[in-house]
Amino acid sequence: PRDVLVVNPNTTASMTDRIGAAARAAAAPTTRVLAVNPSMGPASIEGYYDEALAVPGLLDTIIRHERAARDQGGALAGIVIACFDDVGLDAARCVADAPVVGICEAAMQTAGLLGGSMGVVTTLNRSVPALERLAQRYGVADRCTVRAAEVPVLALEDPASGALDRMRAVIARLLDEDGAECIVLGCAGMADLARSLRQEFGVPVVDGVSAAVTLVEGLATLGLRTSKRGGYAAPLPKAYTGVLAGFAP
Ligand SMILES: O=C(O)C[C@H]1NC(=O)NC1=O
Repeated sequence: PRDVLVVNPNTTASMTDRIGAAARAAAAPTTRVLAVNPSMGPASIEGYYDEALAVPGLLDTIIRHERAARDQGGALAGIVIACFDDVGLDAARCVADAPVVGICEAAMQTAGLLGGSMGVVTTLNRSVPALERLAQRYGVADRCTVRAAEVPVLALEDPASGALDRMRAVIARLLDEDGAECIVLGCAGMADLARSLRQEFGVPVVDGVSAAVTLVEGLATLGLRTSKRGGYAAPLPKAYTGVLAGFAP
């Protein structure tokens, strides 16, 4: 079997469990999904400040699990960053041996194969600019609309929160007003809603967790890993002080 590490960069274990279930539903039978989260960092990632403070815990989690795999004579086949802000994606690609896929990049590229335009439904309005920047980076900005349901990330943990109804209203707007031809779920915590929303709206609904697991399995199958020339070169030896002392390569 191949081991794929799926990291929820926030510290909410119940969300990690739901992300892991979605990842396992998408993974090949020969893939073992390890769904984990750091113990250090924000309980949820809602905007740029949380993004920054999630990165050290994310990187520490990746470093520890790759080291553990090596110590057991093996190696991770791939790593998924299960946060729709793709937090720490570039830094993770510098430090990881295994290929790293973020759920936003995976979802947007997958949606781009399915429709001329896509509509992203995310949680809070404060997260929208970050996702619009990612759409620019991933080359889909000219055919991507991002709208927020204005629900906190952790409201997705509570079926009674009304989050799903607010998401439904945003999806209807994305389809009817913005001309979206497919829908992207703009939060890892929405992963378990893809199937029901697909049936309800009759359009492709892309969950980034499933897309990222599938893509990273594909990289493993092709035997392809991150290029270590240039931007993703391994970190250079240097001092890291204070709470980051353990991050010295
Ligand atoms: O900002 C968001 O809604 C997305 C992002 N936040 C988080 O804690 N997990 C996520 O996928």
